[in-house]
Amino acid sequence: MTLAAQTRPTLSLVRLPHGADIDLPSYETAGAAGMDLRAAVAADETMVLSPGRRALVPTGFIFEIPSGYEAQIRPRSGLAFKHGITCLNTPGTIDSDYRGEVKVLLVNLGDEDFRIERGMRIAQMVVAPVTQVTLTEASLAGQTQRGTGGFGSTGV
Ligand SMILES: O=c1ccn([C@H]2C[C@H](O)[C@@H](COP(=O)(O)OP(=O)(O)OP(=O)(O)O)O2)c(=O)[nH]1
Ligand SMILES: [Mg+2]
Repeated sequence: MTLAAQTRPTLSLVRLPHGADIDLPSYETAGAAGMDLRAAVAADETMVLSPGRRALVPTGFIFEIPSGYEAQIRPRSGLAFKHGITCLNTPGTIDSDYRGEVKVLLVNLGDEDFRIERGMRIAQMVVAPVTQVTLTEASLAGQTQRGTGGFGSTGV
């Protein structure tokens, strides 16, 4: 079901000169969680990512994330499955007070060169609510059944 337009927060964005003819980020289906982001690399300067290499790929946009929200930059599963292309810092965090261009840190974990062409959908951006907390220091942590067990303590 499509989220009614009036229930959606508004996300304002600024298009940078090198993003001039880049399509706006888009939800590709009615229920998509993320908007696909496109590569704003120069048309005559195709970026080639060799196996094991990483690159910061421009999107051509500054997003003004509303206060109380963040944006997460996540890989596209198709690129990961077919080519081994993923986001090195996934999920990338876009802070609500960031006013620079959103960039995507791609890494090639595949075994072939990958060409990043202008307008290619390279990652997706999920806008999500954020909770900031106030810290309070205590001398003991409250008791629980789990206690200090972790990292497989409950078995397989
Ligand atoms: O994939 C990403 C991750 C981050 N950023 C931008 C937006 C974010 O608000 C800022 C800082 O990101 P982060 O806090 O993850 O990086 P840092 O290494 O802690 O840098 P800083 O000291 O600037 O916070 O960089 C991107 O454009 N793409
Ligand atoms: Mg930081």
